[in-house]
Amino acid sequence: MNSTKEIHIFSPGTVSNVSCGFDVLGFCLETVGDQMIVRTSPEKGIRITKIEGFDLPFETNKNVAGVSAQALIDDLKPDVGFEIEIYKHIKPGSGIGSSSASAAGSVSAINELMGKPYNKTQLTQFAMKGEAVASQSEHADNLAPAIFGGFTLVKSLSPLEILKLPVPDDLYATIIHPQIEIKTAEARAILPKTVSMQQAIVQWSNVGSLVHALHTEDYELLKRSLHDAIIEPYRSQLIPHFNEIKKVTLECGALGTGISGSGPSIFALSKGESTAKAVEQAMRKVYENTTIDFQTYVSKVNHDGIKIINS
Ligand SMILES: Nc1ncnc2c1ncn2[C@@H]1O[C@H](COP(=O)(O)OP(=O)(O)OP(=O)(O)O)[C@@H](O)[C@H]1O
Ligand SMILES: N[C@@H](CCO)C(=O)O
Repeated sequence: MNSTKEIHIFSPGTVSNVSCGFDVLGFCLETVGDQMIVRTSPEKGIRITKIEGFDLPFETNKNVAGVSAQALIDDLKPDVGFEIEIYKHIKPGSGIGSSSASAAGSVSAINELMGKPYNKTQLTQFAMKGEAVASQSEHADNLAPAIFGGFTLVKSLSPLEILKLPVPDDLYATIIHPQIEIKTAEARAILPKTVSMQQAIVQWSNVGSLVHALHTEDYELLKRSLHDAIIEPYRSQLIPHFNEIKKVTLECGALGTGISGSGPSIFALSKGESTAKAVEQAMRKVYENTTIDFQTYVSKVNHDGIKIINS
C-alpha cells in the first residue's frame, strides 16, 4: 500500500458501573469525548505523534492508545504502520473513561483504515490490553459502551461476551467532575476482597431489575434499581461532598445518582432534559460553595459509540 490513508474520529466518554453493575454495566456519552487522527505510514509499527490537552506518555508501551494498537497489529500483521494523534478533552483519572476513549479509539480507527477485519468484540479485546496498563486490571465496562454505543453489559471476560442493551428515549445523564484525580488502580485497591451474601443478593437483584427497566422503558423501576450496596460506601469517601450531591440531585428528581466509574466524577440519570439540567444546577451549587474546581455536562446516551468524523 503506497498512499497514506487517514481517519478522524470522535471517541466518547463513558460512565461505567452505573451504581449496581460494578465492572459489568456502562453507557456511552453523546457530548463528552476526545478526538483522534490515525493515519497509515510506510514505516511499520505504532507511533504516537501528537498529544494535545493533557500531559500523557508518547511511548507506545505506556500510552493506552499505543498498547491497544500494538495488540491489534501483533495479530493483524499489516504491511504498513500507523501514526496516532490524540486530542484529549477527557481528563485522565476523571472516572468518565479517559483511558478507554484512547484505547477504544486507536483500535477502532485502525480497523476502519484496514477495511474492518475485526468485529466490535475483537476490538474490545485488543483495547483491554491498553486499559490494563491504565488500571492494572482487565475490565471492559468503559470500553464496551465506547465501542458498541448505548448501554452495555459485559456478560463475561473469558470468553469476552458483550450485550448491547436498549436505551430509553428520554434518558439523560448529568455529570459533575471535580478536578481532582482518582486513579482507577488506587480506587480498586481500597475495595474489600469479599462481600456478604446479603449484599450480593441486593446487588444482583438491582442489576437484573435495571436491565429489565431498560428493556421496558420503566423509569420508576430504573429509579428503584440505581443503588450500590457494595462499592459506593468505600469510594464515596474519596469524593468531596458526595453524599450532599446525591441528596440534592435526588430531591431535584434524578432517578439515581452514583459514582461514575472509579470516580471522582458523579453521574445522575434523569427522565427528560429539563430535569437533567435542574440536577446539573443542584450539583453545581454544592461545589460553588467550596474551593473545588469542577466541570459539569448534560448528555443523552450516545447510541453508536465511536463516530467517524471524516476519512
Ligand atoms: N491515552 C491515555 N488517555 C488517558 N490516560 C492514559 C492514556 N495513556 C495512559 N494513561 C494513563 O492512564 C491513567 C488514567 O486512567 P484511569 O483508568 O485511572 O482513569 P480514567 O480512564 O479517567 O478512569 P475511569 O476508567 O474510571 O473512567 C493515568 O495514569 C494516565 O497517565
Ligand atoms: N469498573 C471499573 C471502572 C473504572 O475504569 C472500576 O470501577 O474500577
